[in-house]
Amino acid sequence: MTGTPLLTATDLRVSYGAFEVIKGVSLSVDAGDALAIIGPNGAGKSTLFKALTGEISCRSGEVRFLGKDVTALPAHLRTAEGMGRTFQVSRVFLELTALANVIVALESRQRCKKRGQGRWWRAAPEPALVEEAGHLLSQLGIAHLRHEVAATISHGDRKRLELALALALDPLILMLDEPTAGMAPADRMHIVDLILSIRAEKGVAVIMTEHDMDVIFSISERVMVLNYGEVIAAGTVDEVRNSQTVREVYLGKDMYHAEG
Ligand SMILES: Nc1ncnc2c1ncn2[C@@H]1O[C@H](COP(=O)(O)OP(=O)(O)OP(=O)(O)O)[C@@H](O)[C@H]1O
Repeated sequence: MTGTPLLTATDLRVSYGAFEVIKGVSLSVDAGDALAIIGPNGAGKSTLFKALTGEISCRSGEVRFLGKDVTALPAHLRTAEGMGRTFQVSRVFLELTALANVIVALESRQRCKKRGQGRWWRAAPEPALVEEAGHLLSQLGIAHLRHEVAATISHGDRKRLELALALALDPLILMLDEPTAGMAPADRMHIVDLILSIRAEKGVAVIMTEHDMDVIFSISERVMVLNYGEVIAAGTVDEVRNSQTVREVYLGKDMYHAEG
């Protein structure tokens, strides 16, 4: 693709106190791209993800979305710009039904588009929003749960509901923090199919962190590997899969050479 990338990060540095966790990471995602950020435990994936979404601030560096500098924008304003996200630990409204959760997200999208004008509360949701919320739940295969309170639905279905909330905001990019964490293998593959169909249908770009290699290789076109807060490899799925550096980091140098 030519023109302005959807999302860029340039030389990001993030520290927790004196401990530098992200050490000058840059990346770029174009419209429709699918990028996975992987790396061993503690490599800095979640921290980088939070810096991209605006959940934590960077010590230095820059994040741009559609060319606009969003480095200083908090997470909710980045969401309003079109950066949809899900969390490693689900953040749906547990006391609301699945349908009401999606309606809240749709109402929030409406308020964003009206630049915050209008009431934040309503006596009853607009019928069009109720219909759209129902449609989103069907798209994610959880229409049968529309009247179930979120607290009572299974972990896997809650992950789907969270995806529905992210999609309700009509994002240009979906930022998925371990979308299959804690799921049974069969449920994981359902989420993979769902994300693939969302990408095919809506052309949404995806950036994700994930531990499950089958999920990563099924969804992503490009992979970036972090180790100790630095990018040690980046490229197509095949390039990364065949990288000796990456194998050594995952298997350990000794084991890699013993195997090889
Ligand atoms: N709030 C925090 N305060 C201090 N140190 C932190 C904090 N959060 C993470 N860290 C440290 O920063 C480093 C990177 O953590 P991060 O969670 O980003 O890694 P990760 O690659 O996502 O790990 P995992 O795969 O285990 O989720 C680790 O050494 C971690 O202990």
